Amino acid sequence: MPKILISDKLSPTAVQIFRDRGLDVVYEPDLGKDKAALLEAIADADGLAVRSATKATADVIAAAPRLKVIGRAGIGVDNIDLDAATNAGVVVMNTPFGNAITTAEHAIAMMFAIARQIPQANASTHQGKWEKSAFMGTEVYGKTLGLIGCGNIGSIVASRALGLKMKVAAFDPYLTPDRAVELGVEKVDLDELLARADFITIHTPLTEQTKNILSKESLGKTKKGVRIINCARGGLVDEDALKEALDSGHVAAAALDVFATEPATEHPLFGHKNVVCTPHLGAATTEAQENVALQVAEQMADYLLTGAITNALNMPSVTAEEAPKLRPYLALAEDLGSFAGQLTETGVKAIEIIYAGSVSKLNRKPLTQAAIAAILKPMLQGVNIVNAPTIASERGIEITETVTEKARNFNATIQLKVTTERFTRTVTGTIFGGIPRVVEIKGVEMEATFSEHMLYVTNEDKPGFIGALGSTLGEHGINIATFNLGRGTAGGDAIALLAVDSEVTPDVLEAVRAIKHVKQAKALSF
Ligand SMILES: NC(=O)c1ccc[n+]([C@@H]2O[C@H](COP(=O)([O-])OP(=O)(O)OC[C@H]3O[C@@H](n4cnc5c(N)ncnc54)[C@H](O)[C@@H]3O)[C@@H](O)[C@H]2O)c1
Ligand SMILES: O=C(O)[C@H](O)COP(=O)(O)O
Repeated sequence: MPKILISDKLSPTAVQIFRDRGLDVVYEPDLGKDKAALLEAIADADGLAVRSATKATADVIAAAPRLKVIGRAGIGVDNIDLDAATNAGVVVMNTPFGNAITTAEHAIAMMFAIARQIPQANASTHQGKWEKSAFMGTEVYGKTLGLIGCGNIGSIVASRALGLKMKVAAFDPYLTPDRAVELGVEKVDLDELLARADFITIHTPLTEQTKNILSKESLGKTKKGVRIINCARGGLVDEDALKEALDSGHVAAAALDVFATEPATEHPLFGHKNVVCTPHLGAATTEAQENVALQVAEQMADYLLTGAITNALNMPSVTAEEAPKLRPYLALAEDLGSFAGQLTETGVKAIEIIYAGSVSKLNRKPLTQAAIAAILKPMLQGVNIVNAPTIASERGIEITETVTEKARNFNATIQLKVTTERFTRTVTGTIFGGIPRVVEIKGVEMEATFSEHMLYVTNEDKPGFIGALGSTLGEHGINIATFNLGRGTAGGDAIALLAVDSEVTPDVLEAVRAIKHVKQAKALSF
């Protein structure tokens, strides 16, 4: 039974869902803060469910040889080493919508907090002061909200701000003009946003491009008296530059939910009279935490139990409906790829995957990835279904998919055409009776299933060969399970593909290669 490790604080709903779906669950809400304990606990986990406290770094992933999926109950995956996970064949999924409304509401709450100095006025009133004239605020009505990043959260913030009768100017290079019109926001460039906004709120991920997007220079382009809100990620605002701008009075106020270093227990902005801080509470509502816990548990259980993939950052999606239809073809793509890969002895230059018949209408991306991974596996260490496209592209291997609606002689076939430095080889397979079968090799028709131990022989089609091969194997104590033959033309090139009951060792291969008319002999394993 697959085992799930939950290493951050998640709603009990997640634990219940995992259990209801028949998975083993270990719930250790504080484990993410204890690296040594995490490294130990993850050793036999198939799935890791986290929020942002657990750092799923390369060494954590390497300590989990069985790990297949990391589920982030939330949006940001900056605490997960995506490359390390991909290289280890671990699917990383998040819950992109589960806490978006909640986080957008927090940004709006923070905007009001700094517009009306509510936290400061609250503290003063609790102290028994009645400082009615100390907290003069500003209306948001009619003001311009500058939105940096207009994705899931940014667009919800925009709709709430429009409801408050603010004007919204959005900077997001990936926001299409049509979407901007649909949202009722004005698409602007960053400089225009900086120059016009009364409030600026950031809703981008932290990337090389967005790091310090509010830098000393860009803060210098803002209006005097601007108010800044960051409920996205620490590092988007240059904290030193922000302090300087607050101290000079150029920035009137700032509201920060996120910090460059978290947990932030000490910070130069703490105690600043115009700064409002919350401890990364953007997603902290009962509703959002229920949503993300439920979604992540269902997604992870679906993947481990059915192969369905939702909201993955490093794998194409596979719906619950598609997963059972794809399963036999995934096995076929892997078997054909493994067959082609084991026969390949020189560098692969190109791989074409030809889908014919009913399989051409399925979700082909995972099939292609499975085939590429299986082809490259004998040559490249560490390749897997998740990282196969990246590795192929790094090696300059050209990948193409061809689709034809009709498959000759069969309901559906997958053909792999592998071009190496020396030649192009094809192998075709189909599913019959639910089992993957090879039906063509190098243009020669045949019909064989895949077995743990196989022997592949190419030979001249001459009398006596079959008997000699059977005798040679018998002399070496190798029992033949199935014997499949195919040939191009009578007397021409022929192929024998045998399933045998034990491993074909190098001495057996040597004896087979010595048989008259044999051109090539290879031991294969599946
Ligand atoms: N404070 C919290 O607790 C909390 C909760 C949820 C999400 N978040 C964070 O909020 C942020 C936004 O989340 P989301 O779900 O809206 O993400 P999203 O992917 O839906 O939207 C991000 C938007 O940023 C835009 N973008 C990317 N690069 C940009 C650039 N260089 N300049 C301008 N725009 C750019 C993208 O085009 C996209 O539209 C993320 O950083 C996420 O981690 C924080
Ligand atoms: O990216 C997110 O979803 C938020 O930052 C929430 O993070 P949390 O789950 O640690 O509260």
